[in-house]
Amino acid sequence: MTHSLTIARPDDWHLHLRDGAMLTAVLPETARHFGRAIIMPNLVPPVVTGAQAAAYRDRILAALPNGMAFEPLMTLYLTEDTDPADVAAAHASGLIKAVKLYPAGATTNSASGVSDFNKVRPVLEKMAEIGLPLCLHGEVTDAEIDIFDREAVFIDRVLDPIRKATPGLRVVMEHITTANGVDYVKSNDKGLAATITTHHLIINRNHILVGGIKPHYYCLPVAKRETHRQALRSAATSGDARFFLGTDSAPHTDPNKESACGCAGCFTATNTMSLLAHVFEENGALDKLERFTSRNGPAFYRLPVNSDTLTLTKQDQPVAFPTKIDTLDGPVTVFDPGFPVHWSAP
Ligand SMILES: NC(=O)N[C@@H](CC(=O)O)C(=O)O
Ligand SMILES: [Zn+2]
Ligand SMILES: [Zn+2]
Repeated sequence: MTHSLTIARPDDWHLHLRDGAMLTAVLPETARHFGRAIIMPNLVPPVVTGAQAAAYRDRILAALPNGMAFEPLMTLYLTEDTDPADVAAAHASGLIKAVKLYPAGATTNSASGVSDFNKVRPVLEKMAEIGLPLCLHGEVTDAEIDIFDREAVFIDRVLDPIRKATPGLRVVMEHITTANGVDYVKSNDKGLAATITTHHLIINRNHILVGGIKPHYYCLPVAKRETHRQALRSAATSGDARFFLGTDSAPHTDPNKESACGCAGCFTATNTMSLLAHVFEENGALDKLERFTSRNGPAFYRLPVNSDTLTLTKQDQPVAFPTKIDTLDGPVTVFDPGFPVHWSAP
C-alpha cells in the first residue's frame, strides 16, 4: 500500500559541501530536500574569518542550480588566533550562525584546530555573551586514548570543564556516537544539544569490520558498538528537543576512501530523508521524524521553521538510489544502508 508523510521542510545542522567541483556536484543532493544547512568550515585552508565565510557563502550560492532554493548557514573555524571581535561582527551582521571547534588533529582537515583550550577562552566568553552557539567535534586526540573511547573521554576532560568555566555558552555536540553523549545532553537542561547523523542510526562498528573492511562506513567519530547505536536511535526518535539531524554528509572521492589510508566520512546527502523515514518507522516513531529533521534544530538555533514542506512516499518497490555521484574530482559513493528502503523523496 502506498502512503505518504508530509513534514515541514527539513534542515541539515551539520553538512560538508567542500568547494570547487565537489561543491558543484554535491550541493544539489542536499538542496533537493533541505531548506538550510549549517556549513562546516573545514576547507583547505579553513574558513576562519568573517570575510572568508562571506566569500564561501557566495561560492555556495553561485553553485546552486537555477530554480533550487537553499540557505547556507555559515560557521567559522575556531583557531587559537581567532579574534573575538571578528566573530562578534560576523554574528551581528547575520552572516554566521555558529563557531566550530575542532581539537587539532581530531578529524579531516583539523590541523588548524585548537590544542590549548585556554587560548580560545576570550572567544568562548564573547560567544556566551552574544548567544552564539559553539559546535564541537567532541573527541580527544591523545595517542594513549583508545579511538572508541575518545568521545566519552572528551566529555569528561574537555567539554564539561569548558561549560563550567563559561556559563551561558550554548553548545552543540556534533555527530554524537555514544550513550555517554546522549546521557550528557540529557543531564543538562539549558544551552546544550546534540546532532545525530543518519549513518550512526544505521551502522555499528561491526558493519565497518566484519567480513572485510568497508571504507565507505568509516567516519569520525567512528561508529561504536550496538548498545550505543540503540541509545542514539532512542534519543533521535524520542522527539526530545535537544536532539536534531546533522547528517555530517562528508564527500570524499572513491580513490581517497578506498585506500591504504582511507579518508573518514560517509556521503549521505542523497538518501538521508528516505533512510530516516525507514529508521523512524522501524522504531514506531514516524510521528517524531518532523521534530528531528525540521523543528528541534530551528528551535535551538532560534530560527523559524521552514514554511514549505517535504512529502515522503512509501512505495511497494525498494527505492533505487544511485550508488555513486559523479564529480569532476572523481566518483563519490552514496551511503548504502545494506537493506531495502521503500520511502522515496522527490
Ligand atoms: N565526519 C567525518 O568522518 N569526516 C568529516 C569531518 C568531521 O565531521 O569530523 C570530513 O570533513 O570529511
Ligand atoms: Zn567532526
Ligand atoms: Zn562533519
